[in-house]
Amino acid sequence: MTEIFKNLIGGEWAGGAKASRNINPSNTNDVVGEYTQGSVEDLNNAVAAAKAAFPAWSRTTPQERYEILKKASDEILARKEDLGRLLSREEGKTLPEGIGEATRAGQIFAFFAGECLRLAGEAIPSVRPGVGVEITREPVGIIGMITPWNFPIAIPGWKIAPALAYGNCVVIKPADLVPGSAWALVDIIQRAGLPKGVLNLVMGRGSVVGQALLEHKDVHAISFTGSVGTGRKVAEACIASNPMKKIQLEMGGKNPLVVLDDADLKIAVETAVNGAFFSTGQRCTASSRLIVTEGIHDRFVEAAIERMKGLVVDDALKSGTHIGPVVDQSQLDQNLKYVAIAKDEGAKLVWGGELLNRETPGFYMQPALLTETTNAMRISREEVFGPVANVIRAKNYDEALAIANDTEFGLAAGICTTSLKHATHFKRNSEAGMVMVNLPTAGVDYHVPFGGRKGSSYGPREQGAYAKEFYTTVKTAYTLA
Ligand SMILES: NC(=O)C1=CN([C@@H]2O[C@H](COP(=O)(O)OP(=O)(O)OC[C@H]3O[C@@H](n4cnc5c(N)ncnc54)[C@H](OP(=O)(O)O)[C@@H]3O)[C@@H](O)[C@H]2O)C=CC1
Ligand SMILES: O=C(O)CCC(=O)C(=O)O
Repeated sequence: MTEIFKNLIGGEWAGGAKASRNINPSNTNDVVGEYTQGSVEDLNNAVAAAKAAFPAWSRTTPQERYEILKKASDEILARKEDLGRLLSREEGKTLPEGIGEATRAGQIFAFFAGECLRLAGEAIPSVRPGVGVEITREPVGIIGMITPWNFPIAIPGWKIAPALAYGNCVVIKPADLVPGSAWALVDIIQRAGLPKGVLNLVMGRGSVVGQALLEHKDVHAISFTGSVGTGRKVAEACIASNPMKKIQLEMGGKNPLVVLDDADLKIAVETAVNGAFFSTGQRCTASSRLIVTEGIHDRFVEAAIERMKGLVVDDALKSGTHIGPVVDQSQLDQNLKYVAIAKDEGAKLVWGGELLNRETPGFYMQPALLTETTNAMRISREEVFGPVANVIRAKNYDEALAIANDTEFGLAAGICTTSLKHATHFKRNSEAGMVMVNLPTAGVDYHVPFGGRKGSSYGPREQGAYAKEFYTTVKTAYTLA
């Protein structure tokens, strides 16, 4: 009989009446496990447990919280190989990518263990004589988290770690498609010595468990990562609730990579191929729009195709695989649909875009490169979220920058150039939250702020010390001396 992985509610592993099968996208005959499908009642119990745990947890010392986060970090890092294998098996990114993501989760917990000890306030003189002013940060309360399938351990990690570090209690609903890595992470943190009820996991559907989390009156804040459409629903529900909830939304991207005539061709191709296709292009930071100036355009396209020919698309767990499968049938259908739409609009498919057969039944697709595209086409404006990139020709740097900024998104942007002048100008004038020079738009550091502008993000930044803007609330206290 397959093991059923249960929800964690009030420190107890509790099974719901229903479970769903977590399927390996590299081999759909392989069932990773059965995971409980939570109900609204489970969610309500989890929030009640978090509420009961909050008074004591919010008063723990920084040392107590440090020790739990550090212990969790140690176990994640010690088990990065098996956590990475689980991640690759359920989500489809390659094993080195899976191990890399598990390592990143461990490093995030180590960073926020340190942040427990670094939280500080300010004492400043009042404008009135004999009065002192103190500015301190307090935990927000109960944080609801809704996470997507594409970074199944890092995203839960970079939400849970700061929440706990700053004294909050948590109820997390991971993506229904890929709950295994979040389950393993929660298990590790709980065993690191967390008091019962501080961290609760309720797996299940967004429309059921997620919606109930958004509507629960005892939840103070929601941190969400996922699509723009769902993000908007999250925002509306949080503003409609009484009291209103604090929100942090990380959503889509249509990230440009500008390649200038003076770029080092080898660096530009490697940067583009990595940013566009690694992790099967399933990154909100993926370089899906390649904006290339005229003098290098044809050489760039030719070299990119040559590089793509060498990419091995296969089972995520096989050694030598560069690109794993797409996460599921519906994402695969979406990728193929966008390739067809682009061709209908006049784009030329110069490499890939077809389904691939491998030893095992899986969602394999050859990464696709489209040329002769304009920034007005749907392929340039809508997030595909797969191994699909299009090349847009630009006359010069000024036109390339204008195209890069002409999007409703603003998560990441990159430029490949050997010109300090253009690199500096791009860093200052790109309308994105994260800007890269001669580096892929995807694959960021874990200790600095992550987030975007325009339609990509809403609310305070995630990660690094800036995470405290969301996970703490500021208090100003006045004292007559
Ligand atoms: N920017 C980013 O980092 C990401 C962007 N995306 C984009 O989103 C698209 C779809 O991916 P998907 O994961 O389905 O994204 P969704 O936005 O649909 O899902 C993200 C999370 O929100 C939950 N959710 C869905 N509906 C609701 C609701 N009504 N109330 C509360 N929670 C809800 C989902 O639950 P459930 O598990 O039931 O689906 C999941 O946990 C991708 O193709 C891509 O374009 C996806 C992942 C990450
Ligand atoms: O590019 C990265 O390192 C992170 C990407 C990410 O968070 C996402 O795709 O959701």
